[in-house]
Amino acid sequence: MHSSFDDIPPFPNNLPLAPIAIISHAKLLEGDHDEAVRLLTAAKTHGFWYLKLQDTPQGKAFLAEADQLHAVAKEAFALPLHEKLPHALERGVSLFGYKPAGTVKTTDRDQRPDTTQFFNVSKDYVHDIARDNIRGTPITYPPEITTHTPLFQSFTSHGHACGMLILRTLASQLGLPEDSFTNLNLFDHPSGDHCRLTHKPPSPPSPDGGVSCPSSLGLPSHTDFGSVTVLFNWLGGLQVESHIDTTTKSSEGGERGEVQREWEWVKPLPGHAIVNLGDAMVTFTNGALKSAKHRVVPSPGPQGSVERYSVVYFVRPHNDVPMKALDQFGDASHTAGGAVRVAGKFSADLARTGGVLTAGEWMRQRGIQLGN
Ligand SMILES: O=C(O)CCC(=O)C(=O)O
Ligand SMILES: [Fe+2]
Repeated sequence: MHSSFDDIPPFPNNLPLAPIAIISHAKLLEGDHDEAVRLLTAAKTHGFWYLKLQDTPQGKAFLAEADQLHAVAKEAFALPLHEKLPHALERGVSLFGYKPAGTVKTTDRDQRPDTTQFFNVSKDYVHDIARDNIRGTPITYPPEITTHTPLFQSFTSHGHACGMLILRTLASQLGLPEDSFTNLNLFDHPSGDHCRLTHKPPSPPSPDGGVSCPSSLGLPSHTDFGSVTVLFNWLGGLQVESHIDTTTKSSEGGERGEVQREWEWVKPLPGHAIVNLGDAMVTFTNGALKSAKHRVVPSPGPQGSVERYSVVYFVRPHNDVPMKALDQFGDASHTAGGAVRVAGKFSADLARTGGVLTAGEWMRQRGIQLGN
């Protein structure tokens, strides 16, 4: 069968790759104990892993839908800007719709603006659960998106089911009732869940004659703010921040700790999705699980001359979930590394609301901060 991987230049073989695990969808579905242990380790360390989808019927269908959405993305982003802008999302009002390039908060040292456009296609919109944004304004998309509603329905159902399998497995491995996290991410409740289509233009040639210009940035470094992200991309460009703890004992017996941060490439693998956890899971587990920083840089080597698309499903807690640690993880406000460290980004609002935001408000505020 034809795949979007067939049409692109190869990923160079001399780049430092993130050493992330490959987790099998089939084994998770079977309840394989060793695979569940490996998943928990991945969720506590890198916060990123590959999910091998080609070994199950549901996984195969999900992969095929991602490929079809790759084609939909090509069509939708090819529209002239004046046909996309009427559907633009608005900071603080709407999470869903079109995001032009250059609006994401710059987080890197050299403050490079992003070159990536999005269409954020709401799960609630395609399933007719809610047709308005969190502030009551109607969500709209161009016909290049809406004519594919059955495809978006199927992709979002598979994306959510995949997220629920991961959340059930993680809850069991953490010794919690199996539905502890899935109950916070219910499919038929209004939420920030969406399918995101992204497009990044080819990178301009670099001054030394290579194809990728390092001064253009796809997406600045960020953490995702929901529960689980399931990502399909075909071209390289995604990098994850590694945390190599170089803590050494000094001769005086004390510890000289230093955490070195480096960017490692995540090479797209045919037949696999890339999965990561978002900040909501850090909050619910009071820091036990990890949401890793990542960014999109120019695609490497010959891939830099090609248009880059990705297709993403974001599982996010439904809107009325309180964003706080589960009881089993204790009071987040008194421990380092937990909810307040993440949520502390909105300390003024937290003080007003007694320290807990609903997921809907949390998503809205993160959207304001990040511009997406
Ligand atoms: O396009 C990619 O590979 C990553 C996209 C991403 O990180 C995001 O949309 O949050
Ligand atoms: Fe992301």
